[in-house]
Amino acid sequence: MALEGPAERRDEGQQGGMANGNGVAPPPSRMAGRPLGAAAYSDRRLRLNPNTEHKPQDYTDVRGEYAPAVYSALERHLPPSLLEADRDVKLHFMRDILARYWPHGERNKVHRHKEYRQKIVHLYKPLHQELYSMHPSAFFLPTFLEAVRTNTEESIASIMTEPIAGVFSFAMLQPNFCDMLLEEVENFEKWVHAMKFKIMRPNTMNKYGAVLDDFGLEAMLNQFMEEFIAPISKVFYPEVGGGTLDSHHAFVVEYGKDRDVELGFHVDDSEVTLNVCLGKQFSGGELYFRGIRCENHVNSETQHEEMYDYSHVPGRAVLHRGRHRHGARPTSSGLRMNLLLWCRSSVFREMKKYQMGFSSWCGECQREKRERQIQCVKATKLAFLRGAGGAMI
Ligand SMILES: O=C(O)CCC(=O)C(=O)O
Ligand SMILES: [Fe+2]
Repeated sequence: MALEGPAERRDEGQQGGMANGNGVAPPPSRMAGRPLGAAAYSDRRLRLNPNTEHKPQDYTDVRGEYAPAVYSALERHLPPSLLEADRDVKLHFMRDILARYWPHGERNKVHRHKEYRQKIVHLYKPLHQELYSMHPSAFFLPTFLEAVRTNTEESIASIMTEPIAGVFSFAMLQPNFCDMLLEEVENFEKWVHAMKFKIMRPNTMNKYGAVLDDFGLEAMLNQFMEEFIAPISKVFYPEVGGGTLDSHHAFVVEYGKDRDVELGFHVDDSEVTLNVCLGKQFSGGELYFRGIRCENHVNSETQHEEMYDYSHVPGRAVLHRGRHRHGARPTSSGLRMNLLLWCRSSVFREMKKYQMGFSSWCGECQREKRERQIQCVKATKLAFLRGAGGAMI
């Protein structure tokens, strides 16, 4: 089937990657202007594992865009030859590294986004204060809570269906929680409108919807991910960092008349995506899946057995890898709002940079690998037969 390649869906306020455990030195241009002495440290590679015996110096007086704790943590990764150097030398060295991994333009963007959030959190009055901290029994259905709290592969699998490899579906949220979240989003949007604020949309492909992390729900949703999604993704998606999720991007999308209509074919900027329908009443809006692909194969053909369409049901969740190609069909009537939690693993992203060869989770890598094995067996057989034939002559 000929398909136009999926878009890489990204959120607007995202940050670039940072520490590089495999030791990339800061670029030479940034080494200029450092205090005398730093040049003497010829081995400028960071250590992959922190030196836990080393006691970092105190950086609490250091002002700037990084918290002092970042320097204390990074000091433990410094090359051994630098550990006992002057604090200023170390500080310059670490600043070079951080600047290398977080360029100026990116830093400005993050800074503006931080200001935007601070302004909102300062001025916005929540409608349902109870949403802003975690209340598991008010948020989740008892079946879901029980399965996650038991926290075994069997208990988690017992509440799931897996209609196609890698896509899991399960009843998750209390109807009252869905209603309150919808009302909170509506209240926030009304407030934004009244304040004449320019709202930041969830990402590059939506004109409607809101980022939940922007108006005070970040801490609750982080706990949501850590305590209720991580135990599941650790079981089902270990090979894409499901066991090391450490950040998220949470938002609500809105489809229907006077809203977004459909969502084009794409992959998410996440390792694992949780998508839960919050309501209200609608028809259409099915989620279509078209196979899991790595960066190299994102545009490759879909195999027949990779095609699957899912119909949203309020309160019910769908969990899939971010690299599982998908899109949403037009919502033909009513209003559909869904909660999306893009869960990310910085460890997986860092390790991926050094991965070579076939990905164990990419459908096309696996297809190519099988094809290669078949060719290899054929070639071996042929060589064997030729050898045997030759011996007979
Ligand atoms: O509308 C949907 O259910 C899909 C949403 C989605 O895939 C996304 O926001 O990344
Ligand atoms: Fe998506």
